[in-house]
Amino acid sequence: MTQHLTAALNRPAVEVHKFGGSSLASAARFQAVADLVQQQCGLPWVVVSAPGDTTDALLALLASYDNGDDIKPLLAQLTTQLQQLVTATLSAQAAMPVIAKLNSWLEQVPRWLTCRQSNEVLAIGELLSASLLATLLTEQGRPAAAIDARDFLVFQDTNPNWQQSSLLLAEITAATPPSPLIYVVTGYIGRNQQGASITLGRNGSDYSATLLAALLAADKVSIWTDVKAIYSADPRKCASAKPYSKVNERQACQLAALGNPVLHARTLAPLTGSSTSLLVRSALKPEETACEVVADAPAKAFLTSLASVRLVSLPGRLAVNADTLAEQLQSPVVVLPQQHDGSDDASQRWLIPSSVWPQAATLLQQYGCHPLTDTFNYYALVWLKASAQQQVSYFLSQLLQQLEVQNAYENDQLAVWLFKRELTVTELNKIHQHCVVTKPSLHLLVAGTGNVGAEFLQLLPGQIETLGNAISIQLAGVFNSRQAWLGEQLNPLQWQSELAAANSYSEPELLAYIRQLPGPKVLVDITPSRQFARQYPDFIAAGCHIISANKQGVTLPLVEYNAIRAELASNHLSWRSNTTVGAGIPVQQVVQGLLQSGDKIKRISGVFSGTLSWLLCKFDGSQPFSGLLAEAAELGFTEPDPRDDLSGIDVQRKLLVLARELGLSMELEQISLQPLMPAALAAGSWAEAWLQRDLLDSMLANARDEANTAGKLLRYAASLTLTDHGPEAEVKLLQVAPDEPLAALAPCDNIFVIESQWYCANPLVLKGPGAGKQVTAGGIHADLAQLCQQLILTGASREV
Ligand SMILES: NC(=O)C1=CN([C@@H]2O[C@H](COP(=O)(O)OP(=O)(O)OC[C@H]3O[C@@H](n4cnc5c(N)ncnc54)[C@H](O)[C@@H]3O)[C@@H](O)[C@H]2O)C=CC1
Ligand SMILES: N[C@@H](CC=O)C(=O)O
Repeated sequence: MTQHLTAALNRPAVEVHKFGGSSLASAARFQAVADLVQQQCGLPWVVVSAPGDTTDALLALLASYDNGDDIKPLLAQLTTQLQQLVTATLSAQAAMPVIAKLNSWLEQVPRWLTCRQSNEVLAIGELLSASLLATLLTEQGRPAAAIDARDFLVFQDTNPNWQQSSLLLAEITAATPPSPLIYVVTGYIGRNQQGASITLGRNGSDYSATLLAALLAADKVSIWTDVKAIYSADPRKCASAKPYSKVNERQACQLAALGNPVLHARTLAPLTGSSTSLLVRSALKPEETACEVVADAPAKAFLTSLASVRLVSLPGRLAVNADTLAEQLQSPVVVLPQQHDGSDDASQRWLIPSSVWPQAATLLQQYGCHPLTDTFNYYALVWLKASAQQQVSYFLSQLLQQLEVQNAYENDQLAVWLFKRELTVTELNKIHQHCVVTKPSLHLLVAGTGNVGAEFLQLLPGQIETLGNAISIQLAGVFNSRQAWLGEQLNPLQWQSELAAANSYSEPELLAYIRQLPGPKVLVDITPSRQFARQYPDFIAAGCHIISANKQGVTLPLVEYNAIRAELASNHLSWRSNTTVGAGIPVQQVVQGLLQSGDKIKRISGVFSGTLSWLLCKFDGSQPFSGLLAEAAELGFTEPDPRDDLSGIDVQRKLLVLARELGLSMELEQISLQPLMPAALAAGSWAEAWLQRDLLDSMLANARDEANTAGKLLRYAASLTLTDHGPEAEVKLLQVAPDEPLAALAPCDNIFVIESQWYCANPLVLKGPGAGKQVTAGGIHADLAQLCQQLILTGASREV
């Protein structure tokens, strides 16, 4: 006993590594697997599946033979394909013996088919993989031997004969030459007590690997596959599927029994009660951390589906159970939870894949059971719950009804829903959102794709990634005044081409679409449109938080502005508009911070127009003012209609935003305004006004000459002063001395001078670029990030 223990303690770690077909689909993949194997410590045992889709090709060959077709073309095609794989993987010399073996197996196919030895045919893929990988490793200086699992893996009925298999394996290892060898073992195949080849079912190589691990008392089995983890749902269909780093054994077994392709149904059985750990790892990204299947991991939520199943009703007492039938069919047999419909029904209901239904019916009859079957082929969706507390919510049941669920079965561990059609990716994602996603998520709708909107969308993928660990931001719509690209999980990288190809839309259509989106949603308004801002109440009623870069909404007449605020309050939604003043400069946040901290703001003044700041800083008389204006528009500094800047209205609006931020019930008209353009330019379109730019040029030239004569500089300034008689607000052109704070501005800078009870003798000053598409788009993202933070903290989005 002591000797045995010491031997066990001294032995190097024994690890089994299983590589599936996708990891062995090409010469490059074989090379990558050989590299991976060589990086493993000690002498790894390797179990291999057939290369790529070879098993499918062999199954097609069998089907073709059964149909009475000529198999020669298929066989010739497969022969060429596999020969090419060998020659692309190995040197010419090393390839020769492997090709010879391959040819000898393939030449026997017609005979095996005639003798109905289909498992001999199916074994060819794994035999080739083992031989090819062992030869490649040997060629690279790591001696390896291919082992045909049928030489040791013996089954009695459907169970492994442990004693015989163990003895045979010991004989093989004892017969190895003195030099250390890596063993490459065929997955998927074994033999029965009579010596005939058998196969272990789809993904059976996983099972081969754990059987081998049990025979070797291995420390670890790694299932190398094309995904890095066991996911909450199929990651190819559910963009928000979560990779789990630990999955408990019970759920892994349940998933496998449900036919989930990540693990073969019987994979875990050989490891039950052993200390061997089981890992799922990505052969494509080996640097990624593995997912471990452990006995005591907390349960997680999963969504898995079965396409085309029969619903079978059976008596309560049966001579066979579902597990036995599943083993015999090598297919999942799902026992449905009892429906609590008040009936005294003692029968049980099972789901059986339609593909094996004829065999299942025959077997059941042999057990004396004559089930009642629904003749429909259902699509089944199964939700494994993370806890008994997880129940089908009101919203989920609404969604299931919309999707015309036919039957629903639920208990504390799982829920199963039957549909008459396969669900689409979008529908699956919606259900996943309700069942699995615990990370908050937010549907994003972007209105306006001009200067700033395009920049916002350009920055969006980076932000989705940056915030992605804490919240899932899903782009659900991009629209402008002409077209709308709508849909869930839109790829922001494709917005330009998709929007260009999208249809026009009506407001009711847009609102109906938004209304049906689940969970929290945000509308980002990057339009300059007053008419659009007036629709905010409708968007809010459809469930949207609002982020505005558009100043129109925050400066609507008080009646409308207050109505929007009331609508937001009653829907528990928020409105952020930090970029409406100072673009990316966080002025409103600072003002709010001061107010919340108990300070009393007395005056806010400064230069609030980036466009006019840029123009007046640059205006040295070397070119007419209008020439500079054209340049500013080109740089994205101006409003879509530059008269919004020149008229001073843009600054007037900003001052109103700040006044309302301070809690003042002010209207735009209460702010006195001195425009920076002649009144004649106000009429007609901007194109028409542009024809009269001489008037603008001469007005600005005169103003500049006057300031020069006084030794001063021109600045377009705004101020809001809280006096004992009420607020006084004005926007006007100022002449400032070169040593005054407003003079020391870089072109485009804004400056906000905040005087308060605490910032009195020395005011608080915020300064920096106050216009431009990049800083504005960045500012909108800052608003979005803060909204996300709010959703994360309140867990609002989990309430769905
Ligand atoms: N450029 C800047 O530095 C700053 C701009 N802003 C604001 O950002 C907003 C956008 O400015 P730009 O991108 O320069 O404008 P833009 O004229 O380049 O683009 C406007 C976009 O809004 C769309 N649009 C107009 N009316 C619409 C409606 N009713 N429904 C849907 N879409 C509509 C247009 O189709 C276009 O895609 C403006 O409100 C502006 O005041 C705010 C802060 C700074
Ligand atoms: N035109 C505006 C842009 C930002 O609001 C400005 O110049 O400040």
